[in-house]
Amino acid sequence: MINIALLGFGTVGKGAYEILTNKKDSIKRVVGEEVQVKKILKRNLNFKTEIDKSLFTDNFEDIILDEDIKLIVEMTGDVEKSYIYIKKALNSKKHVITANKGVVSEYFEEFLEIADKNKVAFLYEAAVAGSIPIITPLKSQVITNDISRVRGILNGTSNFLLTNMQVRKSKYDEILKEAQDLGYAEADPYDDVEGVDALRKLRILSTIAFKSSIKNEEILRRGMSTIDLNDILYLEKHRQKIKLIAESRMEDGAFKSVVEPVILEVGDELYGIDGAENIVEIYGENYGSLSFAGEGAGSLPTGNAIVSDVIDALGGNYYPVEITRHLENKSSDIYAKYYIRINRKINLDGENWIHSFENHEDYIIVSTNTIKRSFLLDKIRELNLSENEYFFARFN
Ligand SMILES: NC(=O)C1=CN([C@@H]2O[C@H](COP(=O)(O)OP(=O)(O)OC[C@H]3O[C@@H](n4cnc5c(N)ncnc54)[C@H](OP(=O)(O)O)[C@@H]3O)[C@@H](O)[C@H]2O)C=CC1
Ligand SMILES: N[C@@H](CC=O)C(=O)O
Repeated sequence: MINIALLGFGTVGKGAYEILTNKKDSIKRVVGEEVQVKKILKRNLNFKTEIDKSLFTDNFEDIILDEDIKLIVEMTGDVEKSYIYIKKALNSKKHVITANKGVVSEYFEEFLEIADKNKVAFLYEAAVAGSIPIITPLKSQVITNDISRVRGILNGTSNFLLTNMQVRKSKYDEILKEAQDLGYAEADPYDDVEGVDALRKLRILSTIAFKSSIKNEEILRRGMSTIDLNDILYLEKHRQKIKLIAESRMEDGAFKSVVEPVILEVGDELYGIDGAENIVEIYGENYGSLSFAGEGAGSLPTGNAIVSDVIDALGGNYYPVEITRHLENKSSDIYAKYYIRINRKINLDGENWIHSFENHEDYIIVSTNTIKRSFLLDKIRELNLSENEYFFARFN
């Protein structure tokens, strides 16, 4: 019997527990022993559950001091506390699995080093793109390929919002509430809609793909919360869709990384990724690209990624992350064409960065020539627009 502990019993914790219980026999056949949940950490112990209440504790010491517990699964979402829990667990030679991209993206290299020193597994498949197995394939692909680009839809909540605004023509707040009720959103949905969550996932993917530490603060970010139905309907007329895209690419030996709304044409592989679905594309030297798609959030989809990691950790089946170089960051050098909607009548006649201009009743729509991204931000600053007065997206 192998004893493990769960930290957190919310959307992901319950999904992982259900799979560990229902698939106990097949897990045993692969691991060689039964995997049993011995303890579950929660803050609030005053709650209703069908499972044995004696499993629950609100004291981490009950888990860390228990030498029978060989592995902990962290699914709390609390970055500060989980940093301490994960470090203590690794230093106590317990394997660690986590779904928490907040803590992984902040302390990735430190955790990798401590796990390596203690010869235990540190795995985080569930932290990037929910159900999709992407970390394991990516770690394997970097052995035989130089990866030149990683691109994807990495946040289920914002994609669910964008799809449902378009299909149901419903209001932003109404759909966000639905995403929260379905367990897709982060504790603070700001992280979902402002691209913070996607950025954290891109940081993890890019670091593995490019073998260089690419930190959260090195990635440019713009969210989608100021979008309105007018943007979606306008682009729909042109058979275009907006998606919140996370992308890192290598150019001339440096990297460029950005998370922002992007306008896609029919035919783009990301165009048809709707609802809470995610996709990750990796571009390797031995092939064009590989794509991995599936549910990006939710209880059982994410729980499934957790349990796959538990099996890999206990079986010793995992690849290392190799960070072998330091790449220059050229993210400030991004050039593209942009769509901008401004809720103010502004005269942009004679501006040579403007490609086209349309006057609507309460707003204007502008498309730009190819410009530097920072130039666009300067122009928006010069116009003194408040955050809610405009929305922009990059043409792919
Ligand atoms: N929801 C999803 O679809 C996905 C989530 N994730 C990540 O998984 C993690 C968990 O998310 P999710 O399950 O949705 O979150 P929930 O809010 O549903 O659940 C969090 C659980 O953790 C417990 N908890 C929170 N803080 C602490 C703490 N300091 N000490 C002990 N227990 C704590 C809560 O206890 P209590 O109930 O007592 O308050 C609760 O049981 C997050 O990092 C999230 O980003 C990753 C992929 C998908
Ligand atoms: N809030 C996240 C959950 C999974 O990582 C999302 O919506 O994608």
